[in-house]
Amino acid sequence: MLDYLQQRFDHPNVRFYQRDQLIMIELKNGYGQATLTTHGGTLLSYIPAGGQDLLWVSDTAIYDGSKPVRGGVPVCWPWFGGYDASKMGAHPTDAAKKAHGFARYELWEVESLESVGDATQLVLSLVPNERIQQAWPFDFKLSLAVTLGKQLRVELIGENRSDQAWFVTEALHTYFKVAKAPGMVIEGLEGITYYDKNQDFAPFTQADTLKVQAPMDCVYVDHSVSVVLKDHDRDIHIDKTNSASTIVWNPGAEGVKAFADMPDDQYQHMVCVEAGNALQNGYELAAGERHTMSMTLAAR
Ligand SMILES: O=P(O)(O)OC[C@H]1O[C@H](O)[C@H](O)[C@@H](O)[C@@H]1O
Repeated sequence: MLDYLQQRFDHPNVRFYQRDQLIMIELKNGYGQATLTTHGGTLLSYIPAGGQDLLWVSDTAIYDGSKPVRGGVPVCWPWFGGYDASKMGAHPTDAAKKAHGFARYELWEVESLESVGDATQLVLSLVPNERIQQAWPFDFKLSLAVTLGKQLRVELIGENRSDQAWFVTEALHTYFKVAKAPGMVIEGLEGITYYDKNQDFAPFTQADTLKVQAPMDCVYVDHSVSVVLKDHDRDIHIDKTNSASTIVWNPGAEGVKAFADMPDDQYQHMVCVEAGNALQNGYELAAGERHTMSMTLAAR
């Protein structure tokens, strides 16, 4: 496979290599470097030129393809969180209804690789296979377009190729690498309603500027604007389009123990701030329609 990809997608700014069982794709140009794997269509690293990685990946992440890599930007689609039969429709084999959908468990195809001006763009895509159809019988195409330019742009494009409408919730489940997560300020969520998963999704309003709690697991709804993570020596800007929810998650000192692929101390150095459409921000995608959600990352 590696030889095939290197020949088929020969590009001066791109290198394909293998890590354990996974195919890795490294984009590198004057703006920086980004690394993805076809496993789950997951972006694992983004290092702006002259800067540090914005993304956190666990030191004990698994690279054998048996589960998503813990870290980076897992793609949660076509459902975020638990499978909601009342919205998605009940189907036979529940075992297939894993949290956060099936996309992050599947092998994606390399669709295209090109220069866009002096930026470099990679498109990965996923279409149904037998395993997916057991979980979810609809025809679709899901694409992830990643453009390494002045900023890093990530677009998630869902296409309904079936003859009926279906309901989608989703997230770009980004793990940010930060100096110290507990107490770190995140600007841009002031006054927004959120549902606290750790309190049975009880609703609250973010009265003042958020200081990250460890643990926390909150879905901010009707929130379509940017946020800024005030990391120790940099500001991480997250701009987004077609995303009405922002999820903030940190497992905390106790919760982290439940994750075999996450060392106990590492909750201190990561926070997930996820651009998505969750809970009541989910939407119906009509037959033949497409929906594009995007996230743009920059460190200043
Ligand atoms: O362990 P995972 O399935 O990757 O989920 C990790 C976390 O993802 C999201 O942020 C959810 O809001 C959390 O409730 C969940 O624990």
